[in-house]
Amino acid sequence: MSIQTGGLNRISGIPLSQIRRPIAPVLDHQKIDAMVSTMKGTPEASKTCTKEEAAVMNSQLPPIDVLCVRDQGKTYYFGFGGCHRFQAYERIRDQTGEDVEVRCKIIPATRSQLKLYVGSSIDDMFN
Ligand SMILES: Nc1ncnc2c1ncn2[C@@H]1O[C@H](COP(=O)(O)OP(=O)(O)OP(=O)(O)O)[C@@H](O)[C@H]1O
Repeated sequence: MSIQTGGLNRISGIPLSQIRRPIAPVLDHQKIDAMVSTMKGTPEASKTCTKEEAAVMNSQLPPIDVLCVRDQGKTYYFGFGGCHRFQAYERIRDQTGEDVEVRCKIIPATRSQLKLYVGSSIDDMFN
């Protein structure tokens, strides 16, 4: 759990299409395969999770921390971690052809807090 997630944040389903991911991930494709299997109800072992642990997850992946920032009356969602879980959701989306709901832990944040992650790119974040 990060410093920001201790406390009052809530778990919600946010459509994958609404979550911005400004930082490009480095990926382990076997881990993503195992996560997709979990979501399809046929868990397999991965480096970060045994088959038994995945089965206990009951077809769900742990929620991904997502920053929620309000700007000029609109709500924006940003994911910085969870890169393998996002890829697993993308695979399901590509296989079904439909947007998918991502289990997220919503962390309310301000524009200046977002700037700590993206620096001078902050002005590009709300296009
Ligand atoms: N096959 C799986 N099925 C279910 N849960 C899994 C599976 N593999 C990993 N997990 C769980 O998913 C969570 C995130 O795993 P991990 O950190 O490896 O990936 P990530 O989504 O890239 O996240 P981050 O970028 O924050 O590291 C962990 O709680 C882990 O136990």
